[in-house]
Amino acid sequence: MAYECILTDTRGPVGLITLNRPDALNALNKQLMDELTDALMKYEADDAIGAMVITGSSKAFAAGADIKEMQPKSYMDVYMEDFITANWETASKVRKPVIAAVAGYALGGGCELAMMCDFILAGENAKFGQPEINLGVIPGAGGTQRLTRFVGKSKAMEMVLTARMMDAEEAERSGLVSRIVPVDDLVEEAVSTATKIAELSRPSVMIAKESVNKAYETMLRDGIMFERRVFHSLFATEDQNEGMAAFAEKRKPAFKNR
Ligand SMILES: CCCCCCCCCCCCC[C@H](O)CC(=O)SCCNC(=O)CCNC(=O)[C@H](O)C(C)(C)COP(=O)(O)OP(=O)(O)OC[C@H]1O[C@@H](n2cnc3c(N)ncnc32)[C@H](O)[C@@H]1OP(=O)(O)O
Repeated sequence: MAYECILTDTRGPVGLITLNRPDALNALNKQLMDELTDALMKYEADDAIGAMVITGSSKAFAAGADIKEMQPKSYMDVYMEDFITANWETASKVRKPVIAAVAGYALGGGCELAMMCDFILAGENAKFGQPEINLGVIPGAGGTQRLTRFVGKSKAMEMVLTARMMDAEEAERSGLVSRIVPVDDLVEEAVSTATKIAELSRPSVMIAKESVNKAYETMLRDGIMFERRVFHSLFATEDQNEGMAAFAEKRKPAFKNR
């Protein structure tokens, strides 16, 4: 698939995807979402890739779904097309870690896409928001659900009801982002972090991602039991034995991803 709305680049074991519609602040139109889904699934299937980074070109991560593309749509259009779900169902099958490197605007679907990633590194100039209320709609790709779980009801409710943005400092303070990085270093820091993850044992990385995500889907007792069982399961891997032997022998582990 030739890409027109994204750029892709392989940096060692990391797949780097750049949302690239700078004239529209990387607004997420159908073509971009189809291309992004295709690129994620290709990196997911590529054994040489252990982690991915999504970032945006120019002065935004993504300023939301493409309003001009959505404007003419009717209820039956979005319902029959299953707008958003079709893309998201595919993308949510990605089991390798995906880091969002956010500089500039991450609004609406842009914030929702960043929150779908496993964690967010924010440039100092990042601005997050769910301004859909200004358009007579509400967030439609998880914004009311993930934002509330990530930053708490009061802040999420205010942002969704008033379209207020939150800057990088507030986003870090609220737990929306993992940490703030100088904007000029953001992509390289994200690729470096993804490289560290990609060099670890892949079964443990993928199971760790699954286990952390389970925390949002289960009661504490069930989540702890899930974590216990998958912790036990890793003792069936050669990598567990290699990882612990390497520590004892004071050397770097040579993981075999099995
Ligand atoms: C993993 C693979 C699949 C994943 C699928 C899931 C991903 C989610 C995708 C779908 C989500 C749908 C549900 C979602 O909740 C709905 C929305 O996102 S609605 C949109 C929400 N966003 C906004 O309301 C922000 C709109 N933009 C602005 O408010 C301003 O542009 C700004 C960001 C404050 C910046 O202002 P300025 O600096 O003044 O810049 P301009 O306004 O002049 O913009 C420059 C240029 O860009 C165009 N543009 C900006 N935002 C959008 C947009 N969202 N859609 C379309 N075009 C946009 C703007 O029109 C200008 O263009 P020009 O007029 O110069 O041609």
